[in-house]
Amino acid sequence: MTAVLEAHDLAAGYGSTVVVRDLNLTVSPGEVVALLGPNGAGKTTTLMTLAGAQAPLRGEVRVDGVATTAPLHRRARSGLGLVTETRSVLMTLTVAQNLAVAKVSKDRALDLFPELREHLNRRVGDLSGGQQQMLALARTLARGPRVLLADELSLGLAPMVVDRLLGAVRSAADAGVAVLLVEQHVRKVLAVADRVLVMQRGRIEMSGTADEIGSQLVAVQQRYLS
Ligand SMILES: Nc1ncnc2c1ncn2[C@@H]1O[C@H](COP(=O)(O)OP(=O)(O)OP(=O)(O)O)[C@@H](O)[C@H]1O
Repeated sequence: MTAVLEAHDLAAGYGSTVVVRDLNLTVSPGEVVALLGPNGAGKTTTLMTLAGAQAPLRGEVRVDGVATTAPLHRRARSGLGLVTETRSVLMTLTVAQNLAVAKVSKDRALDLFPELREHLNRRVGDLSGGQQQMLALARTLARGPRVLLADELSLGLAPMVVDRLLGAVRSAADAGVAVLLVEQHVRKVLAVADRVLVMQRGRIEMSGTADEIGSQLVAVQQRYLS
């Protein structure tokens, strides 16, 4: 299947500092690709460059096989969804107002996360971190993206909430979304991923199916993730 999103010999970083180099990856409809690596490996930089939030230093980002330099807001309009650890929801508005401002269908968002229904009229700042992140993910998925980039969306959340969020991500992929997921919860992410890329010091050092990586998890963790 043709990749929706592709990095081709990509280098990324800040000013003259190259943080990510020689990056080649593809994400196709229906698959969850997990990007793992220790702190500072370059995972967020990779995601932000793929999203168009920062320009590559070298190489190309391709969408549907065509190189793009479009900024994030234009990529978002053409089907790219981005969810980050910062839960970019509007804290002073209610859940319903957040959905309205984002112009997404309330019904669709509640189909994804029915547990938000009883909080529709509550101020988002008064919700738990997990509820806020469900809202952020509901809002993004309710737009019907073709690609979802998720950066540590479960950071600091309770295990049950993490399962819920990652389950929703898996369901989105099963419905055809191409997903690239950065996560710290290695075991949980292996349970929902199809393929895994392990990044260290800005390079992909290892890749395989989730089963392959899972079968040598202790060694992978010792070598790359500790
Ligand atoms: N705005 C910035 N300006 C300069 N350097 C940055 C900036 N953001 C990140 N870096 C550096 O780029 C490198 C990679 O950071 P990045 O956040 O991409 O890694 P990461 O794998 O996502 O790590 P973490 O899990 O800690 O978020 C780090 O050395 C970091 O200090």
